[in-house]
Amino acid sequence: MKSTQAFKSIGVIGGGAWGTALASLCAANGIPTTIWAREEQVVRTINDRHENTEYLPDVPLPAPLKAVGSLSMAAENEALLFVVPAQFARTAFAELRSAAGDRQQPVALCSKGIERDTGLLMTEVLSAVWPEALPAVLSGPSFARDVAMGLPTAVTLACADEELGKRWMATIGAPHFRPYLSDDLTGAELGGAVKNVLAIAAGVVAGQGMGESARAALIARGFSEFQRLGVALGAEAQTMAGLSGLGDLILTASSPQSRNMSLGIELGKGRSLDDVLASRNSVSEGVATAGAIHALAEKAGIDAPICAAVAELVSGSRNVDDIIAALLARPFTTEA
Ligand SMILES: NC(=O)C1=CN([C@@H]2O[C@H](COP(=O)(O)OP(=O)(O)OC[C@H]3O[C@@H](n4cnc5c(N)ncnc54)[C@H](O)[C@@H]3O)[C@@H](O)[C@H]2O)C=CC1
Ligand SMILES: O=C(CO)COP(=O)(O)O
Repeated sequence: MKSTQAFKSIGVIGGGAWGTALASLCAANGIPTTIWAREEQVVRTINDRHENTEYLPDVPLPAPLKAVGSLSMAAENEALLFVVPAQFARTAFAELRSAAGDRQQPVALCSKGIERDTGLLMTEVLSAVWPEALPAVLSGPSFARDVAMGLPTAVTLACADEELGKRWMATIGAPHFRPYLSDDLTGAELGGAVKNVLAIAAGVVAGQGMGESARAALIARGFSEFQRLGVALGAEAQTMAGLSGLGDLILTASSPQSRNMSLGIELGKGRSLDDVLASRNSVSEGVATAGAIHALAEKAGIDAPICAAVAELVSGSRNVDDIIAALLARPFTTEA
């Protein structure tokens, strides 16, 4: 059987924790890899110390990994991993498109969020801004630090073109990083986006000291909401129950290592959102995605009370106590 070729070179667009972990995987696979980072300090420490001191400190990176401060320079590679937070994706796609010209460049979308102002998924923003790009979606339960430390992880790799999907698997796959192929891009990206919103809710439950039973109930009811919503928006139920859906929901709604869950914990303890956001440099995608997903659910006529509650909480329109009281006062109903 013919073995599929990895890409000859990779550009990673985004020098946060996840971009760095993915770049490390590609470089460790022997693929010439260049990562674009906005911050000069990130570029410098990756090149000089083989470490991203800002976003992934104390994790050694492969020496051949090269960092650049020019996005168009990173774009000059055969294929791109896109890891810029969702709210800044549109601007970055536009820059990439002008760098690519007419080239049909493979782009794997690895960010987990929905554009707040338009309600568009990352594949939809990409096709609006850069229609020539060939999209794939990489999503699943995978903390950047775990992946970069070589701990075992498995993710969904969704691509409409199976051959292209296999090239991505050959590029990033490793014994400790196992991609599973799918053709359901919508399902893979919706799972990754919605689980962040539910992880904030799980954090609030923890921060309020409501107990493990309450957190388990939230995950199960959240999953039911998640699946209804996903299917209504064009995802396959099987994808929502897979690595990029339930798998990532379990991870992020169970571990304070998740930035979304830890943000929810702080909100549950009574800290203000502004205060929590001001104290960290990392992104918590669920904050911006909550309102977008709530609007999409309303438009589709889907009952999504947990996402609605998180949207209210982060918009500041209701406080934690009122939101929890309202959720617990909902009428008893059937489970399905
Ligand atoms: N950290 C993780 O374990 C994982 C993260 N992801 C996703 O990857 C994406 C990136 O997250 P991380 O790498 O964790 O980021 P991070 O939280 O480590 O760092 C923040 C990133 O946002 C960038 N940023 C801030 N303001 C910006 C602007 N105005 N324009 C462009 N970029 C800006 C920073 O340069 C930095 O790269 C997110 O969508 C996240 O959900 C997905 C899987 C795992
Ligand atoms: O998506 C992630 C793990 O799969 C990371 O989650 P957080 O962004 O909440 O840290």
